[in-house]
Amino acid sequence: MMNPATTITAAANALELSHLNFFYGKFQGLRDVSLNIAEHKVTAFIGPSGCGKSTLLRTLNRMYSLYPGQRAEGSIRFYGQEILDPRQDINLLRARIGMVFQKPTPFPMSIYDNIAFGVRLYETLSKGQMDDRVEWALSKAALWSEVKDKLSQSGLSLSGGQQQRLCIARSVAVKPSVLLLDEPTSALDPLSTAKIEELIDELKHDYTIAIVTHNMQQAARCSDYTAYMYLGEMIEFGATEQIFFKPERKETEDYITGRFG
Ligand SMILES: Nc1ncnc2c1ncn2[C@@H]1O[C@H](COP(=O)(O)OP(=O)(O)OP(=O)(O)O)[C@@H](O)[C@H]1O
Repeated sequence: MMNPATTITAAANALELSHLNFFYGKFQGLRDVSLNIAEHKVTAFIGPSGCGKSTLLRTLNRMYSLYPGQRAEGSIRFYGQEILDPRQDINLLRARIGMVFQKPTPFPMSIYDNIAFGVRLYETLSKGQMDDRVEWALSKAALWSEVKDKLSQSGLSLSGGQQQRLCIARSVAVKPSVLLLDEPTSALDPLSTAKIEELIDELKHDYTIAIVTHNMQQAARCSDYTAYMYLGEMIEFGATEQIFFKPERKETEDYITGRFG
């Protein structure tokens, strides 16, 4: 299949993927994917189950490096720096490119420590500075007013939607440049989902966001750019409006309109 047009004019690209292939042992999960992720925009990845959306997201912060037998080939440049370079400092990379998973995964510790834990790995702050950082991160994640009087309670005592915002706050707290969101609302009710979507809209002023979603309305509502993937290939990539209202490829149109399958 031909490679889609991948150059979208943006003020700057946070990430530039070029001829990216990914392998789970012998199985190829991504095939020759090239696209740019624009700075301070939301880029959504859509496509049927198993098409490689999560695989793609997991290559962007080398999450896969934790697993033997998984490898990527090609190039991913993060503000010009090659992420796939074996000399890349992985811990530093994960601080710069944070990730939030489908299921909320708070640490079994207090709300305060959920935020402070990650910060302590990278910075030495005084108690006052840490208090400020915790408040700042929880405010960014639109959670501060709900938890400010119970910071010493367990993160696990929060509702699912609050837990997911806590996880977003935890990522934001280390001041990353990119946030990767892997189906962040699929375990949440509609109200919590709406809150997270509002939050994504706010966060993109300060962060570059890549989101995997099964929910097409969500992609249409909250992203600036959308990539449609199928069987490990990038079928079409463009401005979200174009992908949803004027897709160039028939495969994209069939998926968007529900004729897929
Ligand atoms: N750990 C693994 N080992 C082997 N194959 C894997 C592994 N994880 C994923 N795959 C395969 O890679 C392909 C892409 O999977 P991936 O999870 O990226 O898809 P997805 O588009 O995110 O799917 P979903 O929407 O169902 O989450 C699938 O064929 C899947 O079976």
